[in-house]
Amino acid sequence: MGEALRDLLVTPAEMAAIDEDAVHSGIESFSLMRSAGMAVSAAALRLFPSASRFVVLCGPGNNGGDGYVAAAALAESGASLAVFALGDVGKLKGDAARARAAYAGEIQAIGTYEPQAGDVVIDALFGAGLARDLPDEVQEAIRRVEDSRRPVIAVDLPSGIDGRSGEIRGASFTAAHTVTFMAAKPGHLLLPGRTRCGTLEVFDIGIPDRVVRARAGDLRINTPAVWQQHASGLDPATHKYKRGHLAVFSGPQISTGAARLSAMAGLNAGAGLVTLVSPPDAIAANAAHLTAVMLKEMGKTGDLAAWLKDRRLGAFVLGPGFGVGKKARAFALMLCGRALVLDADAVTSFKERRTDLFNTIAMEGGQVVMTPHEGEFARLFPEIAADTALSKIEKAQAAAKLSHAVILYKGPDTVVAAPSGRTVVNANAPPWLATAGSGDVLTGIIGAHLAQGMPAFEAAAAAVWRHGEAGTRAGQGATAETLVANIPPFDYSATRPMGRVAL
Ligand SMILES: NC(=O)C1=CN([C@@H]2O[C@H](COP(=O)(O)OP(=O)(O)OC[C@H]3O[C@@H](n4cnc5c(N)ncnc54)[C@H](OP(=O)(O)O)[C@@H]3O)[C@@H](O)[C@H]2O)[C@@H](O)CC1
Ligand SMILES: Nc1ncnc2c1ncn2[C@@H]1O[C@H](COP(=O)(O)OP(=O)(O)O)[C@@H](O)[C@H]1O
Ligand SMILES: [K+]
Repeated sequence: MGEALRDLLVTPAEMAAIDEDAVHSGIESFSLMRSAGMAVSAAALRLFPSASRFVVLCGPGNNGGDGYVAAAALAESGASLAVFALGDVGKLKGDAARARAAYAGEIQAIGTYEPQAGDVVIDALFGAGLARDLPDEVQEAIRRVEDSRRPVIAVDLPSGIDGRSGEIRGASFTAAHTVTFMAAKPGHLLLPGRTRCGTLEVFDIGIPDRVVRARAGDLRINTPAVWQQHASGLDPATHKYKRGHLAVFSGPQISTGAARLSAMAGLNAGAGLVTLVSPPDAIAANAAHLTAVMLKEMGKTGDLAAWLKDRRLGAFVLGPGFGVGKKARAFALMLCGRALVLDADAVTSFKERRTDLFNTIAMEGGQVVMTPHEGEFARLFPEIAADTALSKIEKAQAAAKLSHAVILYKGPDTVVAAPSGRTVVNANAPPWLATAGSGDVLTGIIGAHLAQGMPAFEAAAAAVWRHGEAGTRAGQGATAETLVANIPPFDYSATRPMGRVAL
């Protein structure tokens, strides 16, 4: 994809392999630990210059090793310092033992640490190697620190956060700042991990780009770099059909608002024209509310078949407020060969009949995006949702493979996964996007992108990002209507720096 290292997401297993490759390529492993520990001590001094005391909590592995390097550097800077270790420091191995040996000060047992006013805690207990729930002794130490509200700087990850899934293994610190190395990990972006990291600093400890890229999979942070090259610039000689014709299907008379929100969002997001397709009983309600969006009456599936002969219809949105049942299934199956967003009721309608949908998508080969929130995901993919061994990323990937569609798994940490395995995790969405109708707006934006010819994965990822930006622009009191009005223009020539992500 040619994007910057800062856009990659690397799993702990991949990071361990990267570390090994770096050493095989001739880099001294201790030099990596030294860089990591020095970055931590620099962050501590930069962020908390008036700390009365730095307290470094060191674990039994290399995360602890980074802690000893940081402790030695802090001692050298003249800062007041205390070091507490988990377990027998005599049993440390390799680089961690070497780092510990280079720290000349006293080391106390972690169980004896009582937080004091003015302490700044450096959490170097566990990082990427966390393999099971934290021992009780560590959970108790975490509770004491959390109760004291002393600020915490986490080394690599707040201890207790699973770097692969973002899950909490028994307990975890809540850091003010996390320093990680070379690339962010899924646990930094997925919930609940993300809420425990504070600001995230991705520090380059000197592993060459090519070594990192060679092991990194298809996982990225959702930034414009992922989809920018597919975003259509406006050709001065364009006309409205070239900008794409989006069709949005309305529900019956008493539930028309959701589809109108999608339609308005589609228009504001750049579709050249948008048609709201309405059942006869809802025509009057829809007509009373629409101006730029066009209206078309349609009752039966036969009418849809005839209309679909118009190849200028670029993309379709089916689901918001549409109603669950046979009609939704029939319409969806007729549209699987086109560019299509299936949301809300259209997803739920296939709860007992998903094989029909998945087979038709595979056979017709359209550009299909499904946008389930957690509840809808569990309806369509119950066995995947119930598998507690899988992270949200892995769940979205499994669902995409099974359904042959791009899966946009919504939430504070929205994941977009393609059947090929390509996946992004989103990080720009403010919490006030959780407002009624917000998902309908997102669906409309995806529809606009599809209508303009973007491939399904890029259309979905770009829409999640623009939706997040719209939320930020609309501000804390955002409603679905103000989100529509705040969809930013599709011009991302200048991408935002992501080296330090404010989470
Ligand atoms: N990647 C890189 O390029 C670089 C990485 N660096 C640093 O290395 C860190 C990763 O180091 P790591 O692999 O030694 O893992 P780490 O997190 O210290 O813990 C593992 C130790 O804890 C143990 N253990 C595990 N879970 C446990 C539990 N619940 N309760 C109790 N024990 C448990 C486990 O032993 P086990 O009992 O499982 O055999 C093992 O002894 C990484 O986060 C970064 O800070 C830097 O130095 C620079 C280069
Ligand atoms: N806490 C949150 N932070 C950021 N975005 C969120 C949060 N909660 C929900 N969202 C986003 O808000 C939208 C809500 O959509 P959805 O659940 O379909 O609700 P609705 O059907 O009411 O529109 C989704 O895009 C989702 O990702
Ligand atoms: K840590």
